[in-house]
Order: sequence, then structure tokens, then C-alpha cells
Amino acid sequence: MIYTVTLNPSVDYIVEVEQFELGSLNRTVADTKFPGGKGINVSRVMKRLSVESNALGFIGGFTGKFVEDFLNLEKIPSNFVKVSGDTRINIKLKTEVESEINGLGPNISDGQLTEFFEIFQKMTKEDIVVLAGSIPGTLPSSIYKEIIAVCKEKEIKVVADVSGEALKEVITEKPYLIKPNHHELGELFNTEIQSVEEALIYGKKLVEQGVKHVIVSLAEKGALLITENNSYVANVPKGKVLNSVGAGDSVVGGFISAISKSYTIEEAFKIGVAAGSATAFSMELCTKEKIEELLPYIEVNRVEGEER
Ligand SMILES: Nc1ncnc2c1ncn2[C@@H]1O[C@H](COP(=O)(O)OP(=O)(O)OP(=O)(O)O)[C@@H](O)[C@H]1O
Ligand SMILES: O=P(O)(O)OC[C@@]1(O)O[C@H](CO)[C@@H](O)[C@@H]1O
Repeated sequence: MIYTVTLNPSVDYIVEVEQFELGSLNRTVADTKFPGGKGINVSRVMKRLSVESNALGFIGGFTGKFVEDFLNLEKIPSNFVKVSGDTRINIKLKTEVESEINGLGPNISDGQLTEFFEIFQKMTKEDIVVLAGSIPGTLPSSIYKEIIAVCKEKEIKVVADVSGEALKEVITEKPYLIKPNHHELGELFNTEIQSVEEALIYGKKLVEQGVKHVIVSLAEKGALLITENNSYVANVPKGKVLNSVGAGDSVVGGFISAISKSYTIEEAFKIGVAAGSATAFSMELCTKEKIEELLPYIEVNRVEGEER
């Protein structure tokens, strides 16, 4: 089973406003609500590709119920630990540009954290754990390291889509896959990454440090997959970006889905990139049909002289 861990899920409130004015009453031209949080998005994308997963994390209140009900409707199994506060509401404002306001999230007690760790007891080495998203303020910043320690004991593969300090910590644990975007990769090395060539230099350093697969996404500039033996570059298809929320999560969901169906690493990378762009070009997360429509426009090439 693939388990996705979203420590801080959300209700994503997507609002479209024409000519947004700060300090004025603005009215929406359209608004929608979706369950959110990076791990949950990964689970939802995998479901669309017919790959089962179980969503884990902490939810609470009426917003938590919304998340759980929505996943139930989509037939995505979940095993959330219930907390007393409300799951956060993250605002995704669509005007001429996209802006986001992400909430803090509810308090999580020591008892609830223990309950969460108990879920890992029944996992086995055939399982995969996807850790995705920020750490709520009331949990220790070492939480991802602690989860990985439990997974290591059971030889469970770990995928991590996290950023900042959490990413630094996770890298030392040599996960199976990480997917930083080029800004997050640059942040790790105190530099700014502008191009695929620069991303390759820094992505390789992470593989040298023991990460098995590194996917670096560079939005419209393309994406890279770096493994111990090879590096691959993919272009992304052209299209109108409607909503980039969850595009990165879709890359992870697409890639893991394909790996779990025993596709080659190159094919899995292509499907991941197609899923990312399919989400960027949709108001909601990608559909299988949209992914299939984009696949012929994506080319994956091994980087010249890269066989190591
Ligand atoms: N302008 C674009 N055109 C085509 N595809 C895009 C565009 N922007 C994003 N994508 C797709 O989404 C993927 C992830 O985008 P990005 O590099 O912005 O990652 P991210 O910052 O993790 O995403 P997000 O935080 O928006 O979920 C890209 O690899 C690509 O497939
Ligand atoms: O605050 P975090 O955990 O870093 O990010 C949460 C979030 O912005 O990420 C997802 C998109 O990737 C959204 O569904 C969600 O609102």
C-alpha cells in the first residue's frame, strides 16, 4: 500500500477576483473548495490513475469533516487522527497573478501524535510512504526524521515533497525520491537556480549525498530526473496555466503511480511531468484524460554523456 502523509491538511478555497483591489470590498466571479494539503493531492492524483493509497495525517472540525467526506466520495481510503481544532482553510486567490494565504492549522497533542505513530506499526517493507507538505507549528520540526526512522526500521521506501529545513533534514536520511522545485533546490545551497543546467549541478549533489531519485521541477522551463546512473531532462507542454496549485504534487502522484505499475523510470518521469502540466492547465487537479492528451508533447532525453 502507498501511504500519503499530510500532517497539515487544508480546505483549499479557490477564489477568482477580477481586478483585485487591496483595501476594498472585492467580489468573486467564481469560487470553489477542494480538500488540500500536498499528500492528499498526491492521493487524489494517484486515484485518478487507478492507484490505491491511504491518506494519513491529522484533521479536525467542520473543515476536517469536509476533507474526509470528499475523500470518501472519491473512494480514497484514509486513516486520519482526529484533533479538536479545525483543519485550516488555505486561500488561493486568482487575479492577474496567483496569491496564496495558507493557515496555521490546529494544535496536535502528544497523545494524538502517539496515535499517529501507531498506524505505522502495521506497515511492511512492500509499502511506500509519501511525506508531503509543511509541519504544523505544534509538532516538533524533527517529525519527518522520526517518521523516516520508523520507516527505515521496516525497510519502507520514503518519498518526500517538503521544503526548507524539513528538506535539509530529510536528505540526510537518503529517501527514495525528493521533488524540489528550482527555488527550493537553490535555497538548499544558498543560491539562485535559473536554468535546467544549473539545476542539474545541484540536483546531482543530492544524489551524491545518497538520495535515490531527485526530480527538479522548473515550472514552464521543464524538469529533471537525476538518479545514481543517469540524468534525464523533460520539456513541458505549452498551454494556458489556469491553476498551478497542486502541480508539483501531481508530478509526484504521476511518477509514483507509474513506478507502482512497473513502468520504466523514464516513462514514470514523463507521466509525472504530464500530470504536473495537466494540473497546471486545469482548474482542479489533473484527470487521466488530460494527462494522456499531453503525453505526446513531452520528450524525455538522457542528458548527453550522463551514463555514470
Ligand atoms: N507554465 C507551465 N507550463 C506547463 N507546465 C507547467 C507550468 N507550470 C507548472 N507546470 C507543470 O507543473 C510541474 C510542477 O511545477 P513547479 O515547478 O512550479 O512545481 P511546484 O512549485 O512544486 O508546484 P506547485 O507548488 O505549484 O504545486 C512542472 O514540472 C510542470 O509539469
Ligand atoms: O502549507 P503547505 O503544507 O506547505 O502547503 C499546503 C498547500 O498549499 O499545498 C497544496 C498544493 O501543493 C495545497 O493543496 C495546500 O493548500
